This record gives sequence, C-alpha cells and structure tokens, in this order.
Amino acid sequence: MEQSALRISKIIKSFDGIKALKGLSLSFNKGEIVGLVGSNGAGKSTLLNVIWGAYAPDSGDIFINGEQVKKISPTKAQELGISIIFQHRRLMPYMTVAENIFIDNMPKKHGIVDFKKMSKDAQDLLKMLSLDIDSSKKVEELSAEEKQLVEIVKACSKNPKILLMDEPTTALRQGDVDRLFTLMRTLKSRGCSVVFISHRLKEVIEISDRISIIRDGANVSDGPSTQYSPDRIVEEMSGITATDFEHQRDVTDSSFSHAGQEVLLRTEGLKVANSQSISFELHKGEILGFAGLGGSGVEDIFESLYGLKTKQAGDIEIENQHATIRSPMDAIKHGLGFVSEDRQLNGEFLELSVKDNICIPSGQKKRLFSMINRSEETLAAASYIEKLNIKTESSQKLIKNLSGGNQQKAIIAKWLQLQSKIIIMCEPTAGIDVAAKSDVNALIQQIAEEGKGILYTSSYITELMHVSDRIIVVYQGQMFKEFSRSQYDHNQIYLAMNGIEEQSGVNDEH
Ligand SMILES: Nc1ncnc2c1ncn2[C@@H]1O[C@H](COP(=O)(O)OP(=O)(O)OP(=O)(O)O)[C@@H](O)[C@H]1O
Repeated sequence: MEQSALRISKIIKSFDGIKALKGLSLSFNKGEIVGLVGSNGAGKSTLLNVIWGAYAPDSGDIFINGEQVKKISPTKAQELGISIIFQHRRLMPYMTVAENIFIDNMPKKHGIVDFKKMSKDAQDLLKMLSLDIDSSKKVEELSAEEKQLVEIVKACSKNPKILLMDEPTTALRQGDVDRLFTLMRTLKSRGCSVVFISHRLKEVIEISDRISIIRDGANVSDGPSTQYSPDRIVEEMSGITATDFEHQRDVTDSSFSHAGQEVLLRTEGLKVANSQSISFELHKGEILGFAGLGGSGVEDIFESLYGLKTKQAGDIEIENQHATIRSPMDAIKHGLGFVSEDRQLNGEFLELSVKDNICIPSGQKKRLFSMINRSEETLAAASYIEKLNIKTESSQKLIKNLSGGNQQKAIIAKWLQLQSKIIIMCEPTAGIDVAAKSDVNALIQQIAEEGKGILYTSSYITELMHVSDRIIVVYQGQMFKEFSRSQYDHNQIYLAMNGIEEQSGVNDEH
C-alpha cells in the first residue's frame, strides 16, 4: 500500500469550549490533489492551521511519510516541507515582489542579502510560472489578482512537499485560475501533495484527484473526484436533502412579499468593478438578501452604493429621485447607512464611548444648524441602548470594550439616530458568537418591520435565508437568479452561487 504523505487521525480542536474539529481524519498520498469542501464554519481553515502547526490540537495524531510528528509548529512544518497559502493575504505592501517571495529565506553573499540574486531568482520563478509580474514592483502597486498570485509564488519558492491552499481562487479571474491550475499540476507532477479548499464546486471537481467533505468538524465522505457532482457535494456538505426542503416549504409563509410597498432604492444597469447590469428594487420594510461566493461582486455592489467604490455606469434612485453617490458622505446625505464586519468601514471610533459612537455623526449634522445639546445626546444614546438591548454598564464606556455583537448593535443605533432609510448590511454578524448573531439578526428584522429597507449579505446561507425576505444570487458579477421566500432551498442557492441552475432529479442519483 502506498504510504500517505500526510495522515491526520481523529483530530479534536476546541475554541472556548466549542468543538471546531470533532475527531477529524484526513490522509493523502504523494502527488495527490485533495479538494477539501464544507460549508462556512465546517472547520476547513482550522484543519489547515492544525496541519501547519499554527493551532495545537486538543488531541489526535499527525503522521508525515508514516512517521508521527509529536509537536508541530510553523517552523517545524516549514522544515518538513509544508507550505500554506492564506485566505487573507499576508504580504508586506511596502516591500517588493522579490522581497516578499523570499522574505523567509533571502539569498545571502558574505552574510548580507544578495539583492541582485534575489531579484533574478524571483523573476525566473515568475517566468517559469508564466506570470507577467515585475519582481521589483512594490506589492502595494499590484492588483488584487497579482497579490494573490505572488502569495502562491511565495509558497512555491520553498519547493513544498505539501501545499495547503485556503480558498486561493477567491480573488482570481478565470485566466488566472487556469494558470494556478497549471501550476498545481506541475507541482503534483513533481510529487507535491496539495490540499485545496474552495467553495467553487466546479473548480474543486476539475482540479482534485480526491474530494473530502466535512460538516460541523467531522468527516462526511471521501472519494475520487470522478464520483462527485456539484449536487452530491452540496447535499453532503449541508446534510440537507431535497425532501427536507419540501417539508420546510410547507411551513414557510409563501405569501410574504413587499412587492406592493413603496420603493426606497432602485438600481438600473449598475456596473462596478467586475459586476454589471445590476438592476433591482428595495422596498420599504424589506430585507433584500444577496448571495455570492467571495469575488462574485456582491461586496462591490454594496460598497458602491455606500460610495466606497466608484460605479462605472448605471443609475441609482432613492425614493424615486436620481442619487449621485461618490462618497460615504453622499450616501449618508441620501439616507443610507452601512454596517460591515470591518470596524473601519463601519466608521467605528474605537477610542470613543458608546454614546459618542451613536451620536457623533448626528451631532456633526446638527452642528451645521445649531449648538449640540450634550444632554439630548445622552438621553438619545440611553434610549437606543435600552431599545436595542446593548449590553454596556454605561453609555460612557469605550465601544472597543463591548463584545462584537454589542458593538454592531451600537453601529446600527448610529444609523437609526441618523434616521437612515436604507441600511446596507455587509456580513454584519461575521466573527460574533452564535447568541449575539441571533440577537443582531432579530434587531435587523425589527428595524425592517419599522419601515427601513435593508440590503443584507452573509456567507452563511442558512442565516441569509433566515433573515432575508428575498434573495438575489450574484455569480461572476451578474445577477444569476432570484429566490422568493417560498422558493428558498439551501442547496439550490449554493448551486446558483456556483453558476449552476436547478437540475431535476439530482437527488435520485445517490
Ligand atoms: N481563532 C478562533 N477562535 C474561536 N473560534 C474559532 C477560531 N477559528 C475558528 N473558529 C470557529 O471554529 C469553527 C470552524 O471555523 P473555520 O474557520 O475552520 O471554518 P471554515 O470551514 O474554514 O469556514 P469558511 O469557509 O467560512 O472559511 C467556526 O465555528 C469558527 O467560528
């Protein structure tokens, strides 16, 4: 029997008592590409972090080439030939491409860095991988795609025996994905094993020799990729069958619609970054959900509506009036608010109190007309703290000392205080615990019921279905499909996010 290049057995890993990995096992052979798939939060990144030595498992065993590795650390992993490409880029923006590629092992001559050799080696490597990137350019000057490719080149420069790739294609266009796949096949032919994580099902099936599916930190199935279709993968990932959905439809209120309500926001042929022809209406009291994989364009659409990204074409109407939005200030003037997982984009002032975070922007607005009444602000803040159930001992407490969920509620309070009519929610519950998530989502539903229009996106399809009244799926920058509440079906939404239309009889296959 062929010896596994890497075998992990019964790995358990908990965070604050919550088990992210529940006895997970995985093994792969030399020169094998394994596609690791699972829904958001299934434990894929945690598993890679254990293999790479960044997280110590609570229990379980790791074997490399048949030998048990007792304690693995990032340094040890590197010595053993394990390289990782992160989901979030970790390049140094002010350093050159060459310096970034060789940051861990810069070539030296007489004890000092040999910049000439480093630059040549980097250029040779880029050429070998058919990448037209100047190695002397600073990373900050590169496009998002080029940065991702440099990250990949950096991992390859170490001649890895095992390459771990966590969603490497998210920022890549099709041509770059093809180049990445060529590179992966070259590495494979040299005996390198690759673990490839992606939510893009067609890609996983195309590039992997074997597919391993995990759900809730446990193994579900594993086998040659030829045995898997996107439908089978989605069903096994979610653990939900078509029959479950038939049952769910019976209990869903299919008559729920905002179609007759006043239109708060209308976009016509919006084009921003790689997204185009984005036309939709958001009604009063409606939560309009947007679904899309990373890089699909949902974020671009949301950020352009809030003036964070420039739209290249199309029209935006707010309450039937044309609106020019070139900056967040324009958006705020038109009655838009923005809540994201990113505190900076949220306009959150970490060193200020909860009260100031809720009231400062409206204070600025008022300042134009009158003196700010500080006691009025204190009263307003107190009333929002009570209404939104923000857990803080006092409105004077610094917002940074609140839990993530309560910080998000304070940001929502800011937009309510500003009397925003439309609030754009971009992953508003990312990174907060389960109880806080449901609290924030209940609040979002409450403010919609009070007449706000909400644009909402979450990577978690179940959460998106729970919160939204309607879901538009965006695939490769285009509006691909719309689901009304009565049509909600977790697996069909995930397939649509992959550009796959509903297929009849898919569930009869297995
Ligand atoms: N550093 C951490 N601290 C606390 N909890 C964590 C940490 N890292 C991961 N988790 C939790 O562990 C679980 C698994 O997360 P993980 O990031 O591994 O999932 P994933 O399958 O990679 O998801 P995604 O596809 O969204 O990247 C989740 O519930 C997550 O919230």
